[in-house]
Amino acid sequence: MTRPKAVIIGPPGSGKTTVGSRLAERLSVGFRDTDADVEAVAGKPVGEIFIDEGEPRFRELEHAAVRTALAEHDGVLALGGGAVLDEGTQLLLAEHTVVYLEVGLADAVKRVGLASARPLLVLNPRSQLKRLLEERLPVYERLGTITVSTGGREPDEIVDQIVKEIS
Ligand SMILES: Nc1ncnc2c1ncn2[C@@H]1O[C@H](COP(=O)(O)OP(=O)(O)O)[C@@H](O)[C@H]1O
Ligand SMILES: O=C(O)C1=C[C@@H](OP(=O)(O)O)[C@@H](O)[C@H](O)C1
Ligand SMILES: [Mg+2]
Repeated sequence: MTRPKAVIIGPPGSGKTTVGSRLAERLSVGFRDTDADVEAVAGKPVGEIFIDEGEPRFRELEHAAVRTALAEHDGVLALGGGAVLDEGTQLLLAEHTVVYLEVGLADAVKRVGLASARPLLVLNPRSQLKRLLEERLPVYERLGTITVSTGGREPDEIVDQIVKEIS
């Protein structure tokens, strides 16, 4: 059965896209990111989907993108930070190698920056991230089969640890 070598979850700014693509390079496999898949289906960036069609529609497209990618991608798959809130997605992830990238509030704020391309963080990134971390941490912790700290660590060092733990 085709399945991803690793599925990367974690909050915005934890480094899912960055670390996931480097991990794929290191393993010589393909990289896929469900945000990019959703953008390809919708024909517009995530920010515009939120504005034109609303968050519930984005979440529908995201769940479909996750389901498809889990079934057909055999490389590294990064999810969007909020994908794990969907109960159907939580059930699907139970069968996979799921890498949870941990990040603290201060690092996440620094990394997403002030001019965020992330629609949920446009108004007040720090307070939005704080709320989002409080709500989601238990879900990330429960779904991650491997948990990796990212604070004060370079992406390549994080990749080293993931490679060791999944092989
Ligand atoms: N370990 C790290 N240390 C410092 N900066 C990082 C780290 N991982 C990612 N970044 C930076 O943080 C920002 C967000 O990373 P990204 O991979 O888009 O996160 P996510 O996909 O989890 O939202 C990018 O500018 C990226 O270069
Ligand atoms: O946390 C979230 O709800 C979101 C995270 C984003 O992905 P990243 O976690 O890759 O930034 C993107 O899917 C969208 O802006 C919503
Ligand atoms: Mg990302």
